Amino acid sequence: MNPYDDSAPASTTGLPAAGGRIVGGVADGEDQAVEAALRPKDLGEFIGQERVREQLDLVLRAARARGATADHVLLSGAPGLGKTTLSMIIAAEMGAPIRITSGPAIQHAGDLAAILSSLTEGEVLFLDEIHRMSRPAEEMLYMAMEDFRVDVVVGKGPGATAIPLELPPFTLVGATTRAGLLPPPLRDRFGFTGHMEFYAPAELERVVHRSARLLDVEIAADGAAEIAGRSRGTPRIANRLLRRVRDYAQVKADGIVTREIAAQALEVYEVDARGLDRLDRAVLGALLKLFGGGPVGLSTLAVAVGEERETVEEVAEPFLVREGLLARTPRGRVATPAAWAHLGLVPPQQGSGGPGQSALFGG
Ligand SMILES: Nc1ncnc2c1ncn2[C@@H]1O[C@H](COP(=O)(O)OP(=O)(O)OP(=O)(O)O)[C@@H](O)[C@H]1O
Repeated sequence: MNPYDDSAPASTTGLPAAGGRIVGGVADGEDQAVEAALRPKDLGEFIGQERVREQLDLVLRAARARGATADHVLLSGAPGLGKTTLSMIIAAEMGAPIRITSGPAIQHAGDLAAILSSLTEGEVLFLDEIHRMSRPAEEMLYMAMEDFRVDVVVGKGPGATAIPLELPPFTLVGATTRAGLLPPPLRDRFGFTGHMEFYAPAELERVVHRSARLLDVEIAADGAAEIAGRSRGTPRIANRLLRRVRDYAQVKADGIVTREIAAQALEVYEVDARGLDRLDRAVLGALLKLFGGGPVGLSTLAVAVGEERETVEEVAEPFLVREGLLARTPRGRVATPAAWAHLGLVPPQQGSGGPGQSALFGG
């Protein structure tokens, strides 16, 4: 089976299309189906993110003690780090129902007014990708968050009138991959902002053990460590890799996930020991083998791997930069010594000519 085989369009080289990556942070159809079963249900069960957890615990306890609705909460961080999970935990801890929607689903202020006016007292409204809401909806949200009131405009042109509508107190939980994209007036209306960090390997090991227990998968400590090490700091990826390793263990072995089985399985899916997939390695390989480690322009690098500029820049590079394998410099992309070591290659001698002259290939 091709692990990248999904509805996303194939790239020209047959490299994985961005949408179908086994190491992608964004949820795919299968993730959505299983994630509900794997979500921690309360703060105690939520692994890692110590600081956010502790701060949130205080916010929620204090609100409960006052018998009040919790302050609005903004959660920022990469996809798959647990923002949706935390919003559900907030609702559960407050004993409140939750309504889930997203910025792109709210294109008109009227869409938002309809949701807000149907909330019950204390309800949690989870607004994913809040930075992608339309401007008029965003402006309506300011007043709703601050005064629990909206003005619904009826009619058009000079005859239009604004009818004020009282809302029950509610808690907005906004999630965004980039808090910096939010306009300051919106950001300022949140009482609490939690920044979700990538998870440490030891935390991901705990995520893998917990999910294995829930999925009834027998796993050795070193098997969980192997999966955690390849999960790019992201619980969603850890859970996805665990499912693929489980399949492999069932078909090729006795069903028990050991380090050896996990490593063999993830080799089949082309996820290496550090969590790089075929696209990442193609980019790194081209940078090292064709351009002597750079500097080389982004466009040139993209052509060399047969990918769109945006795919290289937005899909492959962030993780390579985070891992300290690639640097973006004003003169172009440059491989670090760790990149040479990771691909088992030897950097060319300084001043030896050859492929090291890649600065010529501007992009
Ligand atoms: N701290 C955690 N402990 C255990 N499991 C976690 C944790 N965080 C996330 N997960 C698991 O990872 C999966 C993805 O989490 P979630 O959907 O909350 O991520 P997200 O940040 O909301 O992603 P997106 O931005 O794509 O919506 C869930 O199935 C959840 O079980």
